[in-house]
Amino acid sequence: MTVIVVMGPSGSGKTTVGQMLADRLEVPFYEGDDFHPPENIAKISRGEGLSADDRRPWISTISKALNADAAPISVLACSALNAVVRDQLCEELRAEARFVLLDVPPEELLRRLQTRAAHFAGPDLLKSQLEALDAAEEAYRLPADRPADQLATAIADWIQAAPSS
Ligand SMILES: Nc1ncnc2c1ncn2[C@@H]1O[C@H](COP(=O)(O)OP(=O)(O)O)[C@@H](O)[C@H]1O
Ligand SMILES: O=C(O)[C@H](O)[C@@H](O)[C@H](O)[C@H](O)COP(=O)(O)O
Repeated sequence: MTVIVVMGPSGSGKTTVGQMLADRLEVPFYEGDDFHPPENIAKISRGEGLSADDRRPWISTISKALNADAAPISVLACSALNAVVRDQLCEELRAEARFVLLDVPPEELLRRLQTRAAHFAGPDLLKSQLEALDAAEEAYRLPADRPADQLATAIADWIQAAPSS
């Protein structure tokens, strides 16, 4: 089993591209933001970045939901900004996690967050998101300042070209 984790900072297109990819592959899509406890949503809504202690239970909830799903492939939209989060996903998921990082220049992220329709994460979160994002060397890094359908195609091609270990 494989979970394709579409990762990146707020505004990078995880939800948009992840949903498109899941539709294309005809596999389940999981939106990481749907699993936050209310206190995390309140914090993010205030423009405050989450701490490691805030993220741990959130990632556990996501992992449990995915582990209850027997689909051979699933797509998860989850920021997974640092190695602690990615390691927790790898440890807790029964499936193999394969990370793809949507790499978008900060000025484009800001533009998207300023124009995104109602969402609890706004542009004031961006600074802490960029500070939290690490090199994510294990991820497939996709330059993502281009149309979402092209990105979904690129990820589907990557999955097919490099099957799971
Ligand atoms: N490839 C893209 N090109 C232009 N705009 C995009 C692209 N992907 C997403 N968007 C837009 O940018 C905003 C943030 O996208 P979203 O999918 O919510 O990102 P994330 O889930 O990473 O926070 C949304 O308004 C969305 O419509
Ligand atoms: O889609 C988004 O706009 C982001 O993903 C946003 O909702 C937030 O960044 C995380 O869900 C919080 O978690 P992190 O602080 O770990 O990114």
